[in-house]
Amino acid sequence: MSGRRTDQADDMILETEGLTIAFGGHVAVQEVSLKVERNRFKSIIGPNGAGKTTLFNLLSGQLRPTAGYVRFKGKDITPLAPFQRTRLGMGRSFQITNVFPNLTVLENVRLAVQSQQGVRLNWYASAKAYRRFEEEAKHWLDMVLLGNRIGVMANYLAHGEKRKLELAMLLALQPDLLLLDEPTAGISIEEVPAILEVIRKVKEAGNRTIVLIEHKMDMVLDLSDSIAVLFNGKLLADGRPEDIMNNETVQAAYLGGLYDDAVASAGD
Ligand SMILES: Nc1ncnc2c1ncn2[C@@H]1O[C@H](COP(=O)(O)OP(=O)(O)OP(=O)(O)O)[C@@H](O)[C@H]1O
Repeated sequence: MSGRRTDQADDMILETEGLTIAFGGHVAVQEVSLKVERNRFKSIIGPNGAGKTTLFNLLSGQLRPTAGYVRFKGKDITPLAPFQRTRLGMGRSFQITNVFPNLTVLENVRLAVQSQQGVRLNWYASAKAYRRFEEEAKHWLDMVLLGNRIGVMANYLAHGEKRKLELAMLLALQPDLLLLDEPTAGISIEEVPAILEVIRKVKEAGNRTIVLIEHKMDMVLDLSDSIAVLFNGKLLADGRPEDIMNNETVQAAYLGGLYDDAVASAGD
């Protein structure tokens, strides 16, 4: 025996308990209790309107829950603002891209590097420090396969390239937990493999926890250690990909009655 005690609670970087939010009379996320293991890859799937993005907003602090709590690295972060969660090591991407359009690719990431190191844009910063920030920015750009586009104005990038740039900026902040909301949303089919490759590289580096919202099931099955299924705001199932695929309730939700019933009742 190694003598090393593996405390299960320590292995959970993120936990929610009874997480609930209602918008008026509509409960968008209902009593969701979820655990995310450190340095593992979890996907969240579910039909349109199931509550996936709302759940992310609760995790990252854009929304406050009506009930329940969120724990990150063992600490109750439910009352914390998004920027406080970022400081604790949580990074979030959005469905829409968020880059500075009139700066070059390299400048966008350099600013993220400086921000991570607590250094403001400063014209008097030493050339040496600048080079160091740029070298680090290039490292993240190589990781997202944009190393050949560093001098291009972000505005001129294709949509898929902007998503990769956004990912590089997120990585430059060195979060322990990455929340990726549909990184392939709005990108062309030809660009999907590159995004998948980037995410796989981040996963294979092995030192980050990733939670992914994604509709592309082949991508989800390819990457995930576990999959959580949301349906009508509730957690329908959470488990290994093969178990989720064979789960009859999940199959029914996607393929049959549950989904049709929900769509019908949404129109009431
Ligand atoms: N700010 C809000 N005010 C009112 N209702 C909202 C708000 N945000 C989300 N909703 C509702 O909550 C439900 C869940 O929406 P959410 O965007 O989380 O679903 P989703 O699973 O991410 O869907 P998609 O896959 O289409 O992105 C929907 O019925 C949506 O209309």
